[in-house]
Amino acid sequence: MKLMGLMAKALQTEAKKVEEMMDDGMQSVRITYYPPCPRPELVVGITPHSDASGITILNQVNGVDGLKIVKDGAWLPLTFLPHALVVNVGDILEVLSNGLYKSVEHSVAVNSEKERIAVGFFFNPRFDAEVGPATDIVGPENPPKFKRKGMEQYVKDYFAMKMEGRSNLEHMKIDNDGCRQ
Ligand SMILES: O=C(O)CCC(=O)C(=O)O
Ligand SMILES: [Fe+2]
Repeated sequence: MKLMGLMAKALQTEAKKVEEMMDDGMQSVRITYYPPCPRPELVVGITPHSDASGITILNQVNGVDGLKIVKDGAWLPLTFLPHALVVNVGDILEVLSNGLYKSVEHSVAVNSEKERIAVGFFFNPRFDAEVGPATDIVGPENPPKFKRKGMEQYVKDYFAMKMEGRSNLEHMKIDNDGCRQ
């Protein structure tokens, strides 16, 4: 996966290793339909969450806004450029970069008049890869902030959890003693 490889390169970790880990990786698609509602404030839409993926590419098929992200601690509604794709940093990229990239918390509100359709493509490592901070960027100067686990276990744990804020990432965190928080 070229994009993940380039993002890894920016971290000065071995891009090739990251590309290999993503090669033949688990990819999934979620198509979400949001019917219009005259009282959007009463409708859940998609609850706040970060994506468990490495990266997510979002296509807002019919150009109806609704996506909000957390920026500097506050919710910020986004306006898409026509025909643009949105690329979200997911939890796995935050873990891999040992916290340098931040997975974005986001949610979606429904529109009062128009239906909204979005297609999300989630790009993940292969099942036999390990999810954890890149070994060549951690050390005494940069102690690992996240646990390591096999991708298969990561996926199982993720699906056993409620999609809520950044809870998946919190679950991966280690404190300074190396214990789970
Ligand atoms: O509808 C959207 O734009 C985003 C959907 C989303 O966050 C997801 O499927 O994880
Ligand atoms: Fe999402």
